[in-house]
Amino acid sequence: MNVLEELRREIDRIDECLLDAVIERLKVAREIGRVKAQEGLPLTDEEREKELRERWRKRFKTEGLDPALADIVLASILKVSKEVQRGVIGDG
Ligand SMILES: C=C(O[C@@H]1C=C(C(=O)O)C=C[C@H]1O)C(=O)O
Repeated sequence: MNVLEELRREIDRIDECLLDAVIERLKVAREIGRVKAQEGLPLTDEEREKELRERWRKRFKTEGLDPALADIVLASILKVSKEVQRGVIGDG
């Protein structure tokens, strides 16, 4: 196996972990959506999203990555998370 193939195998392995984590996260988000629906709470919590953004930015920075990239990844996750919650809570 050449170096490129080896590295791609590594990416495939990591993607499996990412998929597991993303799916698990979405299932928890859906549960949160159900709780919010029961309690009449809004779908979006700006304060919580800010906390997450700060944590992600800090972690990217620590790993020598541009913190602006953390915003891009997290924004996609939040978008999908809220889409899943919308299925159980409606708009908000
Ligand atoms: C899951 C929640 O709902 C929304 C989605 C979030 C997320 O996916 O992390 C965070 C805040 C909320 O805007 C929550 O309130 O915790």
